[in-house]
Amino acid sequence: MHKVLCLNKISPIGTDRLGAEYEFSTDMQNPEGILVRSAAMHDMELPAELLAIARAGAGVNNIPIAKCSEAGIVVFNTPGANANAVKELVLAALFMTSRKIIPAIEWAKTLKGSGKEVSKLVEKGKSAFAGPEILGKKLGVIGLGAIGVLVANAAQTLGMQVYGFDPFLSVDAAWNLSSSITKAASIDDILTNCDYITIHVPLNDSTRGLIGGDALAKTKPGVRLLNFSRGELVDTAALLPALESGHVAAYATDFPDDALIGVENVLAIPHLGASTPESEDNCAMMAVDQLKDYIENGNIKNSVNFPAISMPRDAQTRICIAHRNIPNTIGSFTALCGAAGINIENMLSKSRGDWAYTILDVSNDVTPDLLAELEALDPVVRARAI
Ligand SMILES: NC(=O)C1=CN([C@@H]2O[C@H](COP(=O)(O)OP(=O)(O)OC[C@H]3O[C@@H](n4cnc5c(N)ncnc54)[C@H](O)[C@@H]3O)[C@@H](O)[C@H]2O)C=CC1
Ligand SMILES: O=C(O)C(=O)COP(=O)(O)O
Repeated sequence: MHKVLCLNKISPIGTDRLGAEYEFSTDMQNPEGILVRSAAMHDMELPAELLAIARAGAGVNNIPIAKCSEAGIVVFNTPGANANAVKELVLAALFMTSRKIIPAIEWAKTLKGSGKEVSKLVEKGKSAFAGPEILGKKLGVIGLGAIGVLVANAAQTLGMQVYGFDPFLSVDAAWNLSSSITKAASIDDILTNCDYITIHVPLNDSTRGLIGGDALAKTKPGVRLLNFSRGELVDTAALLPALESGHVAAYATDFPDDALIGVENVLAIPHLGASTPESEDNCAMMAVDQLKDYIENGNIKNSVNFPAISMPRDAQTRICIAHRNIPNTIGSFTALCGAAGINIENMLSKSRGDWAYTILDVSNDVTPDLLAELEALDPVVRARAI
């Protein structure tokens, strides 16, 4: 029986796929797998038996990736599985930051009880809530991954002039991006030219504070800023005076902090980007399938710390080794197997940056002694037989 711990509410459409061979709970000791959404894991002790963490979603800043790699724990996410949900909320935010829809609705509520006067009061008061159209305006999209590409293409079909910036644009993203999107040469191109700016990059050490005082100073007066990625990408302390002076006309964020809540022209959304049944189902199915394939077969798809690797199984036993990407490591695996009288039928090894992963399909049973010898090799962080 495999054990999977669930740290957030994950769609049963996904968890039902675990099947009868899995014990699944929100509270258990020594799990082999963890399913998670946004729960903060940085302070969590990683169980010794833990093989993998599957993030049902995109962002993995809540997971201690480096610590997981050192422990040979494979971390998965579900690229693109919730991108459409975020795109739709970003489009809603484009309209809501333009047309003052939320304050206008709030004001309309205050007219309750005015009887026959309501329509007169509506016509008298509505001018306070006028706001511009998005048609023809310039939208800058920072980060053209799964979400950024969908937002850019959709905004372009709504008549916006769209500029995109992504120094690491993937080939897939380039294929999916409408040819009408203008390629920005630098982030400054976006900051200085655009009426609306939307951020779709992961939060990491190089993107934290991406939009700070210097960046805001370069933006056009009246710019509208949208952040559906992570709160810490924007420096709140620098943003607040820019909002107060009106230099930033509106800020829509899915990640409000205490200082932003209640501030005029801030649209504070409680992290709803991926909260649609469709996205929750997609993410859960992908996360569970990837986790199962890793636990049962040692195959890796959509990991953020180890390479993609997959091999059909046709031998008695599979040895899976997570290790550092160092020369001559594979030679020591085959030497140890040879010395133990193990016949390797098939093998595959892949690397990704500092880390690598090797699958050895062998025609014998594998003893705990051999696994211990493999694990004792300096570059190896985890060896197991399935
Ligand atoms: N509000 C919500 O509920 C959700 C928020 N997110 C957030 O959105 C982020 C993006 O999600 P996806 O588009 O699915 O991820 P993705 O990995 O497909 O795209 C991220 C893109 O950002 C680019 N990038 C990285 N650093 C950059 C930089 N300094 N400047 C410009 N581009 C840069 C990458 O090259 C990549 O193309 C996630 O990391 C997550 O933090 C994701 C899903 C739901
Ligand atoms: O996928 C992401 O990065 C998200 O931010 C979605 O988070 P959630 O799964 O809704 O807690």
